[in-house]
Order: sequence, then C-alpha cells, then structure tokens
Amino acid sequence: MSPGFLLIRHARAAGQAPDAPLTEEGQRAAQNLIVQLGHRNITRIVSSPWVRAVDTARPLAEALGLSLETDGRLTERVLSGQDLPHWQTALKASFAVPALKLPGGESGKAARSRGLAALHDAQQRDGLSAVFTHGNLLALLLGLDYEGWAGLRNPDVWQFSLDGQASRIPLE
Ligand SMILES: O=C(O)[C@@H](CO)OP(=O)(O)O
Repeated sequence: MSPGFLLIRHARAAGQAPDAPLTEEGQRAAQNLIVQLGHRNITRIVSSPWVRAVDTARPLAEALGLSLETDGRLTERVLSGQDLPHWQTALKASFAVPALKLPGGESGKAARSRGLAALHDAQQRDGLSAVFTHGNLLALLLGLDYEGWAGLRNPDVWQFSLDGQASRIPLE
C-alpha cells in the first residue's frame, strides 16, 4: 500500500488567475517548506500547473533533487462562470450539495473526482507524494465542509491517504 500524500495548498498569492504569482511573503513561505517538509520521505512532487502552485512546489523539488511534475486535474475548482455577488453563500451551498453545478462552474463532486484520479496516479510505493493544489480542491479532497475550507491557510499541509485519513501538519 502507498504511504500516501502530503497535500499542500499553495503559499500566499497576488490573485486568483492561473498566472497570479506568489507574493514576497508567499515566496518566503515556499522556501520555508524545505525545512518544514524536507526530512519527510518525499519521493515525488506533482503540482497544479497554475503559477502559484508550481512556484510553491519548486524550492522543495529543487532541494530534494526531484522533478516537478504538473497535472491539470489539480487546478482549482471554478465555482461559477460568472462573478457572484454572494459567492460565499454559493460556496457554502456547494459544500452542502456536492452535485450542485452553477452555470459555467464545476460541481464539488466532479472536482473531487478528478482530484482523486490525479492522486491515484501520483501515488508511490516507497514514499510520500507531495501534491500542490488550491484551497477549494484541497477542502473537497479532504472532505472538509465550508467552515473547514474557511480555516485553511496559505500554505497549508495535510497528510492524506486514499482511504480518507487526513491530519494537518503544523508549520512553524
Ligand atoms: O481559496 C480558495 O479556495 C481558492 C479559490 O479559487 O483559491 P486558492 O487557489 O487561493 O486556494
């Protein structure tokens, strides 16, 4: 059986667009992941291709001498194709009703399913796979509710296994 995953939400970023970069604080936090996580048995690194996720993963990948793979199934879940004035209410509803699909958006159920497929393909027999992704998808993978999502930080790191066990790894 695979030892499982470290699921990591990217460090603080300057925006929500796919090309939004990390802030300076975010860059420092990404560097800090080297000392926070470098001693764990990470043998593979897979990231969402969006800039803020890749740039969070890169320092750790370089420090460990691992290649940085990307997987489009780890990109953020888009809640709606339109700007929603009450997006928190919509997001709360989507956590409560996983099949809920807003126009131009992706249901929580569909997002979770492609995220799990990416994890399935990222797993290693002999070590942890560090998987860098985004807040909403991370919450869906972990099985958190709206309040759990709201409590996530940037970055946030969780140990996770495909049988559903999840525990947060505190960062210093
Ligand atoms: O907060 C989140 O859940 C998402 C929203 O798209 O963003 P991020 O990529 O910043 O985690």
